[in-house]
Amino acid sequence: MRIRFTKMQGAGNDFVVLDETRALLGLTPAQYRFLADRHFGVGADQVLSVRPSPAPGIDFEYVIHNADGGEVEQCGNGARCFVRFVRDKHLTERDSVKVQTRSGLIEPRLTADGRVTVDMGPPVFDPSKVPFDAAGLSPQPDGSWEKWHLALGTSADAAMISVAILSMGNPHAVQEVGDVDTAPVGTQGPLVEHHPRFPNRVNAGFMQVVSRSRIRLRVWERGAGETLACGTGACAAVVAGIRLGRLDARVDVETRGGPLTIEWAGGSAPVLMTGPAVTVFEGEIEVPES
Ligand SMILES: N[C@@H](CCC[C@H](N)C(=O)O)C(=O)O
Repeated sequence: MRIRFTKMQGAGNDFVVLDETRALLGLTPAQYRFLADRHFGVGADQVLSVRPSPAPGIDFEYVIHNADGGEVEQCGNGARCFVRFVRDKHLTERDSVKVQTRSGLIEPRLTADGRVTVDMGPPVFDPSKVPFDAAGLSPQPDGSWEKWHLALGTSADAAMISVAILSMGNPHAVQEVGDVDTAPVGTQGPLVEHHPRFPNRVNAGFMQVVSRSRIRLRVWERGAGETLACGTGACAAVVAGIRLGRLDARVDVETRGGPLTIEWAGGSAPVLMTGPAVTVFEGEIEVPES
């Protein structure tokens, strides 16, 4: 099967974007993996499928697959690329669109300076909804909130980590580190991702608090490994930092792929994420049957 695609990036988190508004392509997990493969396919952290409205009052549906072929609930940097894509392709003439994702409605909006702001909805803290299996564990008070202590591995010398756990539609475990440049992202990231307390696996964030309005962040993403930026990871880290009492309501996030700005007023207020969304190139590729 030969398909057209658009390659996009938001703060270096890169995507293959597919227009399925007229017909679904019916790709298999192996075909998503092929498209995301940096050697044999196009190369991407996630594949984003743009689908028609599933219900009145909603403009589009947005389906996300990680590079490992698994479907996931949410993708923040992808949401910004999504609205840029539907505008550039004239699938809508609106600057603000309501988009159905697996984890609910989000609303990305093109701003006058060319960036995109996304209403990502409120964070979720109930462990069972992350989901995080907290049976038999007690959270440890930390600042104005709490963290969970987890052992990475089963050996006697297993590293203990202390994480804030929450969902931004997808699951996140956020650690505070002294310096993101030397944080053990590549070694601890996969162990956190596959920790048995997270039945659906988890995205592992490593946050360095620089000031009350600035953090540096690296994220080991579930199903993709370390990416240059993770939008929902940035939202999760800032929300965790605000709840712990370390951050103010508006925070600049420095990622390896560029800056994002996250705002959260607390409680059930939505998290707002602002950042870039860029088209890199377009093309066609023969996707093997599988
Ligand atoms: N890169 C994304 C998140 C993509 C999904 C994530 N890897 C997961 O499995 O939940 C973002 O910008 O939020």
